[in-house]
Amino acid sequence: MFRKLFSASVAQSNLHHCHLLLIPITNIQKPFTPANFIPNLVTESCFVARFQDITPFPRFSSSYSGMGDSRRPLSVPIPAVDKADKSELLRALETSLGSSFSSEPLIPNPKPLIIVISGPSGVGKDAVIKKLREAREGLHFVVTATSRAKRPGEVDGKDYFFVSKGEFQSMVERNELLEHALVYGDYKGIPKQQIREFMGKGYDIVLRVDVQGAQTLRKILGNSAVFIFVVAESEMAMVERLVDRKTETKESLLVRIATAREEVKHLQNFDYVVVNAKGKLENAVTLVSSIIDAEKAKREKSSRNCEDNRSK
Ligand SMILES: Nc1ncnc2c1ncn2[C@@H]1O[C@H](COP(=O)(O)OP(=O)(O)OP(=O)(O)O)[C@@H](O)[C@H]1O
Repeated sequence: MFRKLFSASVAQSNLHHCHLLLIPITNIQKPFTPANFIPNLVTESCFVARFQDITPFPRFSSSYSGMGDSRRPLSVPIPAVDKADKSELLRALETSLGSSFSSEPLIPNPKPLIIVISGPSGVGKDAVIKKLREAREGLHFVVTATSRAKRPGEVDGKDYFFVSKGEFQSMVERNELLEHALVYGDYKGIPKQQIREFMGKGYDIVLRVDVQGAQTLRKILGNSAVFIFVVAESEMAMVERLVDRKTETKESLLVRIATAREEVKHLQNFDYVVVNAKGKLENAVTLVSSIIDAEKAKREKSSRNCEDNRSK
């Protein structure tokens, strides 16, 4: 496995700083990650960033080529900080430290994230996602294909791709779906093409799936995706929402409620739980948005994947 340090130490320097070490790892073989799912699109390699107590600096300007040891910094006077011209001070600091200051980003841009939003029927997944769509940019909400009938107000191609059972079967046969399942008598599936296309453009991806689908996606995506479980504050609140929605028959209500009782037992498979309490939809949306921000700032998830891969 190819590895290369993007950092070099300064010989004879007595400076010891906490410094960023970047290790690109290529030719990784693993079942599925956003990176290898989208070949040549997201990243060619995976960068592990961590702080280590090493000495700076990787680059040295050509002005040091005349030195006996080309890596040794010059000893130059540094002007007084309160009196010196800023650019003069910066130049003197660069010279003393042995390299110019780079304006390049210290770490690569975060890779696109896949966010899986799931939960029992009627907890408000669609309502949360609708608001999230309005609140955030840079997210692509994958439009699920479904064989179920359109509900009032739903728009084909925006809320779902409404297809016949026959059309759905054809999509399965053409291997166009990342995951699919029969949910309450209707098929639902996630088109792969949208994920490829929008991850390639740098978008974070939001997938909305039932709990059964989330379990399948966990097996496919592992820890490379963030799994959020949405719940109502109580079973009563969830049932009331389903009843008030007026989209279900009494038979369908019975199935959905019985299924929901089973589904809450699968909470441990998720990374986060968001309670969507009655009249507090905005709070739930804010929490989901904060989770996305935190996950994008936290790079251990992708680093951990890299570590996992390196050991394989
Ligand atoms: N915080 C909330 N307070 C009150 N009503 C809500 C709240 N969140 C959602 N609802 C309402 O509850 C009903 C169910 O919500 P929604 O359709 O989004 O659930 P869902 O989880 O997507 O359900 P399904 O999985 O069956 O499609 C809708 O009528 C919605 O407007």
